[in-house]
Amino acid sequence: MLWLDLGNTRLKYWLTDDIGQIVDHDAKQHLQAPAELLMGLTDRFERYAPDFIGISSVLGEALNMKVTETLSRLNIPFEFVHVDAAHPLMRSDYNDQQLGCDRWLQMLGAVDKKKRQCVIGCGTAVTIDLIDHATHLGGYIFPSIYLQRESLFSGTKQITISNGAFDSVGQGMTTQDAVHRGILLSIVGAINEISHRHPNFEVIMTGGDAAIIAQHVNRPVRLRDDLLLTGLARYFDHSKQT
Ligand SMILES: Nc1ncnc2c1ncn2[C@@H]1O[C@H](COP(=O)(O)OP(=O)(O)O)[C@@H](O)[C@H]1O
Ligand SMILES: CC(C)(COP(=O)(O)O)[C@@H](O)C(=O)NCCC(=O)O
Ligand SMILES: [K+]
Repeated sequence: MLWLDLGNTRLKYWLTDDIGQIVDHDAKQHLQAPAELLMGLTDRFERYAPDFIGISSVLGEALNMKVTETLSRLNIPFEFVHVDAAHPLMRSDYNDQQLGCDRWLQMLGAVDKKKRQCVIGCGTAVTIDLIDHATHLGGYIFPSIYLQRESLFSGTKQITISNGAFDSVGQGMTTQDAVHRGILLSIVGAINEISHRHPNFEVIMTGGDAAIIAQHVNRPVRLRDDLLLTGLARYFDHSKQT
């Protein structure tokens, strides 16, 4: 099987064998041209001759159409995931016309009907979602640390582009430190507040920036980089059974 995750910044793919083991995997920036990036990867995909392609995309209709055109040339059946708020593994009260399918799949990959869980996706946006015994209670969306920095650069005169590190939440004594520490605190502080309000929820984090953020959270965090892939596999497993 070939699994694709088209996020706002990166395209991720996983090739798995008959028993679900990952045989190849990569993540690449697509620069809003995912179809062209996929075109360059087709040789690699054809070598493994997957019998099915399952796709999660949050890139919208126009880019999904281009991806469809590119994948059609491979002569391998493929399908985009559609959010199902009444899925047997997890029900959701969120507006299912709007819920991002990566967000939903990450939850589907994590959900455990015996637990209360807080699933945090750290990609182009940071999403924080609460699940109570397999019922999605809703959540929050924040701009990532990088998007927040870009908006400060573009909305102010005296804060100019710099490439400081997001490595502390202590107060800064220079513009560069104040910017990076303030931004990191906005996300870490929100996570700490949400987990304070929901003390018996297990905190699970995934996505490109999860490790940077998790270090400063004052609760035990489970880092899981396989959540979206697990969600994709669970989704298509169920859709085949019905
Ligand atoms: N402006 C930026 N500068 C540096 N890195 C960035 C920038 N924007 C995003 N990134 C990186 O891109 C990655 C996106 O994470 P990922 O989980 O793949 O997100 P998405 O699913 O939204 O594509 C993150 O690791 C983040 O550090
Ligand atoms: C919230 C997101 C931007 C996160 O995307 P990502 O950071 O993974 O690229 C995406 O899931 C999305 O576009 N969601 C639609 C809005 C919603 O979930 O309500
Ligand atoms: K994400």
